[in-house]
Amino acid sequence: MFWEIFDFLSSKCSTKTADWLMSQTKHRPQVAIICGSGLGMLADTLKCQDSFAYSDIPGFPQSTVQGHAGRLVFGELKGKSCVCMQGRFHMYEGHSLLKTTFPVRVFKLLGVETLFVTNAAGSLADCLQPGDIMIIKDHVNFPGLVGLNPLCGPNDDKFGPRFPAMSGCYDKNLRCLAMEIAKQLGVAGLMQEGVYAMVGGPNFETIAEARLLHRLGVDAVGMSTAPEVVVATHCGLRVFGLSLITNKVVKSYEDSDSVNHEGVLEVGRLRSHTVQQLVTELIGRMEINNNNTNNAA
Ligand SMILES: O=P(O)(O)O[C@@H]1C[C@H](O)[C@@H](CO)O1
Ligand code: HPA
Repeated sequence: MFWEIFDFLSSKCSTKTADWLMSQTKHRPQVAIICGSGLGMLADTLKCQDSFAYSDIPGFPQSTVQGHAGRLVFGELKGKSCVCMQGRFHMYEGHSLLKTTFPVRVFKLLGVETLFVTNAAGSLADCLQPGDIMIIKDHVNFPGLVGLNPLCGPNDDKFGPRFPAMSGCYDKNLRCLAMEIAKQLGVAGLMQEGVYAMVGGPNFETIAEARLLHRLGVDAVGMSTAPEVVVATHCGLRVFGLSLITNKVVKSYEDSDSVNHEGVLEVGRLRSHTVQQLVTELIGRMEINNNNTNNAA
Protein backbone atom coordinates (compact mmCIF):
# COMPACT_ATOMS: atom_id res chain seq x y z
CA MET A 1 0.00 0.00 0.00
CA PHE A 2 2.79 2.38 1.01
CA TRP A 3 4.70 1.71 -2.21
CA GLU A 4 1.57 2.01 -4.33
CA ILE A 5 0.82 5.49 -3.02
CA PHE A 6 4.45 6.51 -3.31
CA ASP A 7 4.76 5.23 -6.84
CA PHE A 8 1.50 6.82 -7.92
CA LEU A 9 2.55 10.17 -6.51
CA SER A 10 6.01 10.00 -8.04
CA SER A 11 4.77 9.14 -11.51
CA LYS A 12 2.00 11.76 -11.49
CA CYS A 13 4.30 14.30 -9.91
CA SER A 14 7.09 13.95 -12.49
CA THR A 15 4.56 14.47 -15.29
CA LYS A 16 3.16 17.54 -13.55
CA THR A 17 6.65 18.98 -13.09
CA ALA A 18 7.65 18.29 -16.70
CA ASP A 19 4.41 19.86 -17.99
CA TRP A 20 4.97 22.93 -15.82
CA LEU A 21 8.56 23.34 -17.08
CA MET A 22 7.44 22.98 -20.71
CA SER A 23 4.88 25.70 -20.13
CA GLN A 24 7.59 28.03 -18.75
CA THR A 25 10.39 27.58 -21.30
CA LYS A 26 10.66 27.07 -25.04
CA HIS A 27 13.77 24.94 -24.63
CA ARG A 28 13.25 21.24 -25.36
CA PRO A 29 16.48 19.74 -24.02
CA GLN A 30 18.25 16.79 -25.60
CA VAL A 31 20.95 16.67 -22.94
CA ALA A 32 20.71 16.95 -19.15
CA ILE A 33 23.70 17.70 -16.93
CA ILE A 34 23.81 17.10 -13.17
CA CYS A 35 26.52 19.23 -11.54
CA GLY A 36 28.48 17.79 -8.63
CA SER A 37 29.81 19.62 -5.57
CA GLY A 38 31.68 22.75 -6.64
CA LEU A 39 30.94 22.14 -10.34
CA GLY A 40 27.75 24.20 -10.66
CA MET A 41 29.44 26.89 -12.75
CA LEU A 42 29.03 24.56 -15.73
CA ALA A 43 25.49 25.91 -15.95
CA ASP A 44 26.78 29.46 -16.37
CA THR A 45 28.17 28.60 -19.81
CA LEU A 46 24.72 27.83 -21.29
CA LYS A 47 23.54 30.37 -23.89
CA CYS A 48 19.99 31.84 -24.04
CA GLN A 49 19.25 30.79 -20.48
CA ASP A 50 15.94 30.25 -18.76
CA SER A 51 16.52 29.41 -15.13
CA PHE A 52 14.28 28.35 -12.26
CA ALA A 53 14.98 28.14 -8.54
CA TYR A 54 14.12 24.64 -7.32
CA SER A 55 11.82 26.27 -4.79
CA ASP A 56 9.70 27.65 -7.67
CA ILE A 57 9.33 24.34 -9.53
CA PRO A 58 6.24 22.33 -8.54
CA GLY A 59 7.20 18.99 -7.00
CA PHE A 60 10.96 19.62 -7.07
CA PRO A 61 13.01 18.73 -3.97
CA GLN A 62 15.26 21.39 -2.39
CA SER A 63 19.07 21.45 -2.19
CA THR A 64 20.51 21.80 1.29
CA VAL A 65 24.25 21.32 0.64
CA GLN A 66 26.80 24.13 0.30
CA GLY A 67 28.12 24.20 -3.29
CA HIS A 68 24.73 23.12 -4.71
CA ALA A 69 22.93 26.33 -5.70
CA GLY A 70 19.48 24.84 -6.29
CA ARG A 71 18.70 26.10 -9.80
CA LEU A 72 17.56 24.36 -12.94
CA VAL A 73 19.05 26.10 -15.98
CA PHE A 74 17.90 25.58 -19.56
CA GLY A 75 20.00 26.81 -22.47
CA GLU A 76 22.23 25.89 -25.39
CA LEU A 77 25.74 24.50 -25.53
CA LYS A 78 27.36 24.29 -28.95
CA GLY A 79 23.95 24.44 -30.59
CA LYS A 80 22.46 21.60 -28.51
CA SER A 81 19.56 22.20 -26.20
CA CYS A 82 20.50 21.37 -22.59
CA VAL A 83 19.14 21.47 -19.07
CA CYS A 84 21.53 21.72 -16.16
CA MET A 85 20.97 20.96 -12.48
CA GLN A 86 23.00 23.42 -10.46
CA GLY A 87 22.82 21.28 -7.38
CA ARG A 88 21.79 17.68 -6.88
CA PHE A 89 20.01 15.78 -4.13
CA HIS A 90 21.76 13.30 -1.86
CA MET A 91 20.37 10.47 0.23
CA TYR A 92 22.19 11.80 3.32
CA GLU A 93 20.15 15.03 3.16
CA GLY A 94 17.21 12.92 4.21
CA HIS A 95 15.64 12.68 0.76
CA SER A 96 14.22 9.32 -0.29
CA LEU A 97 16.01 7.79 -3.27
CA LEU A 98 12.85 8.39 -5.27
CA LYS A 99 13.28 12.10 -4.54
CA THR A 100 17.02 12.21 -5.22
CA THR A 101 16.37 10.74 -8.67
CA PHE A 102 13.09 12.55 -9.36
CA PRO A 103 14.72 15.04 -11.80
CA VAL A 104 16.00 12.20 -13.99
CA ARG A 105 12.45 11.07 -14.76
CA VAL A 106 11.42 14.67 -15.33
CA PHE A 107 14.27 14.94 -17.87
CA LYS A 108 13.03 11.80 -19.61
CA LEU A 109 9.57 13.33 -19.84
CA LEU A 110 11.08 16.53 -21.27
CA GLY A 111 12.56 14.44 -24.11
CA VAL A 112 16.18 14.29 -22.91
CA GLU A 113 18.14 11.41 -24.42
CA THR A 114 21.59 11.78 -22.83
CA LEU A 115 22.43 12.38 -19.17
CA PHE A 116 25.78 13.79 -18.03
CA VAL A 117 26.56 13.21 -14.36
CA THR A 118 29.46 14.90 -12.61
CA ASN A 119 30.60 14.56 -9.03
CA ALA A 120 33.37 15.29 -6.57
CA ALA A 121 35.05 12.13 -5.31
CA GLY A 122 37.91 10.90 -3.17
CA SER A 123 40.64 8.83 -4.76
CA LEU A 124 41.54 5.34 -3.60
CA ALA A 125 43.72 4.53 -6.61
CA ASP A 126 47.38 5.50 -6.26
CA CYS A 127 47.36 6.84 -9.83
CA LEU A 128 44.51 9.35 -9.24
CA GLN A 129 45.57 12.64 -7.66
CA PRO A 130 43.49 15.63 -6.49
CA GLY A 131 42.67 17.67 -9.60
CA ASP A 132 42.56 14.60 -11.86
CA ILE A 133 39.38 13.79 -13.73
CA MET A 134 38.08 10.23 -13.81
CA ILE A 135 35.81 9.13 -16.63
CA ILE A 136 33.39 6.75 -14.91
CA LYS A 137 33.59 3.33 -16.54
CA ASP A 138 31.34 1.58 -14.05
CA HIS A 139 30.04 1.95 -10.51
CA VAL A 140 29.44 0.04 -7.30
CA ASN A 141 26.14 1.15 -5.80
CA PHE A 142 26.66 0.20 -2.15
CA PRO A 143 23.26 1.40 -0.94
CA GLY A 144 21.69 -0.42 -3.89
CA LEU A 145 23.40 -3.68 -2.99
CA VAL A 146 21.59 -3.69 0.35
CA GLY A 147 18.20 -2.75 -1.07
CA LEU A 148 18.36 1.05 -1.00
CA ASN A 149 17.57 1.37 -4.67
CA PRO A 150 15.35 4.02 -6.31
CA LEU A 151 13.75 1.27 -8.39
CA CYS A 152 12.45 -0.57 -5.30
CA GLY A 153 8.69 -0.71 -5.10
CA PRO A 154 6.22 -1.31 -7.90
CA ASN A 155 7.84 -0.92 -11.32
CA ASP A 156 6.58 1.94 -13.46
CA ASP A 157 6.44 0.14 -16.83
CA LYS A 158 6.06 3.39 -18.69
CA PHE A 159 9.65 4.25 -17.75
CA GLY A 160 11.33 0.85 -18.10
CA PRO A 161 11.42 -2.85 -17.24
CA ARG A 162 11.22 -4.46 -13.80
CA PHE A 163 14.73 -5.93 -14.08
CA PRO A 164 16.91 -3.53 -16.06
CA ALA A 165 20.45 -4.53 -17.10
CA MET A 166 23.18 -2.27 -15.76
CA SER A 167 26.16 -3.68 -17.69
CA GLY A 168 27.38 -1.00 -20.05
CA CYS A 169 25.44 1.75 -18.31
CA TYR A 170 28.24 4.30 -18.97
CA ASP A 171 28.23 4.71 -22.75
CA LYS A 172 31.44 3.42 -24.32
CA ASN A 173 31.37 5.68 -27.39
CA LEU A 174 31.06 8.79 -25.24
CA ARG A 175 33.90 7.59 -23.00
CA CYS A 176 36.17 7.13 -26.04
CA LEU A 177 35.17 10.49 -27.50
CA ALA A 178 35.87 12.19 -24.16
CA MET A 179 39.39 10.74 -24.12
CA GLU A 180 39.99 11.93 -27.69
CA ILE A 181 38.79 15.41 -26.77
CA ALA A 182 41.00 15.43 -23.66
CA LYS A 183 44.02 14.72 -25.91
CA GLN A 184 43.07 17.56 -28.24
CA LEU A 185 42.63 19.95 -25.31
CA GLY A 186 46.01 18.90 -23.91
CA VAL A 187 44.53 17.58 -20.64
CA ALA A 188 44.79 13.83 -21.29
CA GLY A 189 47.45 13.63 -18.56
CA LEU A 190 44.76 14.49 -16.00
CA MET A 191 42.31 11.88 -17.19
CA GLN A 192 41.75 8.17 -16.90
CA GLU A 193 38.87 5.75 -16.63
CA GLY A 194 37.91 4.14 -13.36
CA VAL A 195 35.25 2.65 -11.11
CA TYR A 196 33.20 4.95 -8.85
CA ALA A 197 31.55 3.70 -5.68
CA MET A 198 28.64 5.38 -3.96
CA VAL A 199 28.49 5.24 -0.18
CA GLY A 200 25.69 6.75 1.88
CA GLY A 201 27.64 9.52 3.65
CA PRO A 202 27.51 12.14 5.05
CA ASN A 203 30.65 11.20 6.97
CA PHE A 204 33.79 10.58 4.98
CA GLU A 205 35.29 7.07 5.17
CA THR A 206 37.13 5.56 8.10
CA ILE A 207 40.55 4.14 7.29
CA ALA A 208 39.19 0.58 7.53
CA GLU A 209 36.37 1.46 5.11
CA ALA A 210 38.84 3.10 2.73
CA ARG A 211 41.02 -0.01 2.75
CA LEU A 212 38.00 -2.22 2.12
CA LEU A 213 36.89 -0.12 -0.86
CA HIS A 214 40.43 -0.14 -2.25
CA ARG A 215 40.63 -3.93 -2.01
CA LEU A 216 37.30 -4.24 -3.77
CA GLY A 217 38.71 -2.45 -6.82
CA VAL A 218 37.08 0.94 -6.32
CA ASP A 219 39.07 3.83 -7.81
CA ALA A 220 37.03 6.76 -6.47
CA VAL A 221 34.36 7.11 -3.79
CA GLY A 222 31.53 9.61 -3.43
CA MET A 223 28.01 10.03 -2.06
CA SER A 224 25.85 10.39 -5.16
CA THR A 225 25.48 9.56 -8.86
CA ALA A 226 24.78 5.81 -8.79
CA PRO A 227 21.01 6.14 -8.07
CA GLU A 228 20.68 8.78 -10.82
CA VAL A 229 22.46 6.49 -13.28
CA VAL A 230 20.30 3.50 -12.29
CA VAL A 231 17.11 5.48 -12.93
CA ALA A 232 18.50 6.96 -16.16
CA THR A 233 19.50 3.53 -17.46
CA HIS A 234 16.14 2.09 -16.45
CA CYS A 235 14.36 4.65 -18.63
CA GLY A 236 16.73 4.25 -21.58
CA LEU A 237 18.89 7.37 -21.27
CA ARG A 238 22.46 7.27 -22.55
CA VAL A 239 24.82 8.16 -19.68
CA PHE A 240 28.22 9.81 -19.44
CA GLY A 241 29.89 10.38 -16.05
CA LEU A 242 32.88 12.30 -14.71
CA SER A 243 34.36 12.33 -11.21
CA LEU A 244 36.56 15.25 -10.27
CA ILE A 245 39.10 13.87 -7.80
CA THR A 246 39.11 16.38 -4.96
CA ASN A 247 41.13 14.48 -2.33
CA LYS A 248 43.03 11.33 -1.58
CA VAL A 249 41.07 9.08 0.76
CA VAL A 250 43.19 8.44 3.85
CA LYS A 251 44.18 4.75 3.87
CA SER A 252 47.01 4.76 6.40
CA TYR A 253 46.96 5.10 10.18
CA GLU A 254 50.28 7.02 9.85
CA ASP A 255 48.67 9.68 7.65
CA SER A 256 47.51 12.80 9.49
CA ASP A 257 45.63 14.28 6.48
CA SER A 258 41.88 14.63 6.70
CA VAL A 259 39.27 15.59 4.14
CA ASN A 260 36.65 18.35 4.46
CA HIS A 261 33.89 19.75 2.27
CA GLU A 262 35.56 23.19 1.86
CA GLY A 263 38.63 21.46 0.38
CA VAL A 264 36.35 19.51 -1.97
CA LEU A 265 34.70 22.75 -3.19
CA GLU A 266 38.08 24.45 -3.61
CA VAL A 267 39.36 21.76 -6.01
CA GLY A 268 36.04 22.09 -7.86
CA ARG A 269 36.73 25.81 -8.35
CA LEU A 270 40.30 25.15 -9.51
CA ARG A 271 39.29 22.60 -12.13
CA SER A 272 35.92 24.01 -13.16
CA HIS A 273 37.27 25.52 -16.37
CA THR A 274 38.75 22.19 -17.57
CA VAL A 275 35.57 20.28 -16.68
CA GLN A 276 33.52 22.92 -18.53
CA GLN A 277 35.72 22.67 -21.64
CA LEU A 278 35.49 18.89 -21.70
CA VAL A 279 31.75 18.77 -21.22
CA THR A 280 31.14 21.54 -23.77
CA GLU A 281 33.29 19.90 -26.46
CA LEU A 282 31.79 16.50 -25.80
CA ILE A 283 28.25 17.82 -26.08
CA GLY A 284 29.21 19.70 -29.23
CA ARG A 285 30.70 16.66 -30.90
CA MET A 286 28.44 13.84 -29.78
CA GLU A 287 25.78 12.56 -32.11
CA ILE A 288 22.24 13.04 -31.06
CA ASN A 289 18.92 11.70 -32.19
CA ASN A 290 17.06 14.89 -33.03
CA ASN A 291 13.46 13.86 -32.55
CA ASN A 292 12.47 15.10 -29.11
CA THR A 293 9.64 12.69 -28.45
CA ASN A 294 8.87 13.36 -24.78
CA ASN A 295 9.17 9.63 -24.16
CA ALA A 296 7.22 7.93 -21.42
CA ALA A 297 4.79 10.84 -21.36
O1 LIG B 1 27.27 15.87 -5.26
P1 LIG B 1 28.62 15.27 -5.14
O2 LIG B 1 28.62 13.78 -5.22
O3 LIG B 1 29.62 15.86 -6.13
O4 LIG B 1 29.15 15.67 -3.69
C1 LIG B 1 30.28 15.12 -3.02
C2 LIG B 1 29.83 14.08 -2.03
C3 LIG B 1 29.32 14.94 -0.88
O5 LIG B 1 28.04 15.41 -1.17
C4 LIG B 1 30.25 16.10 -0.88
C5 LIG B 1 31.39 15.88 0.07
O6 LIG B 1 32.28 16.96 0.04
O7 LIG B 1 30.79 16.16 -2.22
N1 HPA C 1 34.56 10.33 0.19
C1 HPA C 1 33.25 10.38 -0.12
N2 HPA C 1 32.73 11.37 -0.84
C2 HPA C 1 33.55 12.33 -1.29
C3 HPA C 1 34.91 12.32 -1.03
C4 HPA C 1 35.46 11.28 -0.25
O1 HPA C 1 36.67 11.20 0.05
N3 HPA C 1 35.44 13.43 -1.61
C5 HPA C 1 34.41 14.06 -2.23
N4 HPA C 1 33.27 13.41 -2.03
